[in-house]
Amino acid sequence: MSSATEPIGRVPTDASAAPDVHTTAGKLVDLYRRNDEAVHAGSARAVEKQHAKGKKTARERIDLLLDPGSFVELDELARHRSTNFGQERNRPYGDGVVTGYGTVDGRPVCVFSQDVTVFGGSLGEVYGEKIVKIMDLAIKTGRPIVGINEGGGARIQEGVVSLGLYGEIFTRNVRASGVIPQISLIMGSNAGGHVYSPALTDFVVMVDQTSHMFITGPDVIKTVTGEDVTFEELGGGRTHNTKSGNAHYLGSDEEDAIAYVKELLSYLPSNNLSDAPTFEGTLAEGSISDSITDEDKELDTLIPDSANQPYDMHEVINRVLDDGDFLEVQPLFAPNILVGFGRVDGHSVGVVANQPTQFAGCLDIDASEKAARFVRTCDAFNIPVLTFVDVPGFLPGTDQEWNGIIRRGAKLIYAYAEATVPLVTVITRKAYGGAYDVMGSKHLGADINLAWPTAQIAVMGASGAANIVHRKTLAAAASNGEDVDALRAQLQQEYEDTLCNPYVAAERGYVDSVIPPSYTRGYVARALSMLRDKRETLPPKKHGNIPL
Ligand SMILES: CC(=O)SCCNC(=O)CCNC(=O)[C@H](O)C(C)(C)COP(=O)(O)OP(=O)(O)OC[C@H]1O[C@@H](n2cnc3c(N)ncnc32)[C@H](O)[C@@H]1OP(=O)(O)O
Repeated sequence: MSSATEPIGRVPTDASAAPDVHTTAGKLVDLYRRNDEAVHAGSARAVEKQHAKGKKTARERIDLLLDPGSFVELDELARHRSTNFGQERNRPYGDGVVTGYGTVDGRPVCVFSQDVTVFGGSLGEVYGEKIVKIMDLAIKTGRPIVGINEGGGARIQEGVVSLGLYGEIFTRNVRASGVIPQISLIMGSNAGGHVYSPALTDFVVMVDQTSHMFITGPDVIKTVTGEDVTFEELGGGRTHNTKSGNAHYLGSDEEDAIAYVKELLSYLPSNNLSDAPTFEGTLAEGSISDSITDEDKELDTLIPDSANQPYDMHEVINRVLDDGDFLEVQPLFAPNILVGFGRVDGHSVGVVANQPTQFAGCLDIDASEKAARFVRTCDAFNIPVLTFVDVPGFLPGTDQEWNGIIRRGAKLIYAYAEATVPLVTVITRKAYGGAYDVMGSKHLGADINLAWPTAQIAVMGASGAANIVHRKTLAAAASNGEDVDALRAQLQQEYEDTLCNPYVAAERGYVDSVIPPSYTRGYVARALSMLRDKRETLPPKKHGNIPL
């Protein structure tokens, strides 16, 4: 067992001459030399350049990720066999990628870390074969794989062989999808083929200012379209976290990005047949009311009297999750929906929640896709989904319609309806129209649906409904010179009292219980505990056909 940055043995300082490999001592020195060469494959100048840019080396990143001393390297003496363009004169050990296995918080993982100081981190045949080998091991042994990516795409000198190896990696990404967690750290510049493997993985973590992803760089873009764009604008960490949705977290630096990955792993099982790690329960013995804390009670006053006034859904999530720990995924993308991991009574859950402070928490294309992907990730890895609903509907507009809100919003319906993990839904306020159905409703297969007394479960809000249903009455009142505003208010009130509450849904069992907000943590914990043995299977089929 070793650290990735330290050679396994020490080359004697006086061993300047070639060791006599016919002796045991000489063979050992020869091994240490080779190993030392592998560990220092990149030149000192290249390493210095990397550090000067605020980046770490491939091996330093592994050391940050894995438990100290747990790393076991594979294929460190592999070398390329290319003879094109005089490449045979430069055959560094490792071929530009460090691969192996180790542990994170005592749990086994496989890892590869691309070394930009060797051939710009570009992927050649042997480099690709090393990644394929470690992926195969991860799949066979059912352990997560973390890929640390930095490089210039296909190694140009090796031609189609590099492209072939990319294809081999992509195929494994797809085959491993839903079997083992795959996490990509994007560090430094990643171009061409280097970005598609990460895109196929479950989570992509980038670093502010120092990491980039793009298919074609600014120069090519300038030539083809005439557009001027910087590296950072085009494919920087912030761009992919806020605009494209390709990334799931923006680390402030490499340490922060790696710390996020470690935390992410703590919520995930090692594979689809095992359970996520569990921690000590947080719920007191006795009845639900016995375990209500002062923090729980704060929920009873959270919802404003005015339906148009926002509140921060984090206030709810943080009070329901153990220790208020919520690891948000994609926090900077589609902030009108929140997704992330936490624990309830010691067990992992995935949280999906509308966020009333952003676009009133409405669903749009980005929010639908963000949540759909997350629900499917949870379902693949047997993590229950806890949904908090306060949704006024889908965002109207030509932009949304023409960009495919029908097809792309349908993904969220699909994700919930195909999920077989425990689904628990809490409606805190609005659950209007089609969005009611979409957000983890009973009708899509949720197991336990709870509502607060402030819930408004209806086709639409009172003002819209009164205007449509009573259009003629209001028009007649206006032409008779009556007080239309007062009449509208009265009709809205009537609508609200009749239909805009949780009790119509509760009468039909669409909502299992209407609960005081302060009881939420207890009810959710009991529901999830009851559902722990849930077994549900879908009809046999090759695979579904989710709208893409
Ligand atoms: C399927 C596919 O992947 S097709 C796409 C093929 N790849 C590309 O088109 C990207 C080519 N590379 C680049 O555009 C740039 O190197 C970037 C943007 C990735 C990084 O830029 P910089 O940080 O400025 O690094 P720089 O360009 O100096 O490259 C560093 C070294 O890596 C080498 N290198 C970079 N990319 C490659 C590559 N794809 N193949 C072989 N060598 C490469 C460079 O020649 C350079 O070598 P040197 O130090 O011996 O001169």
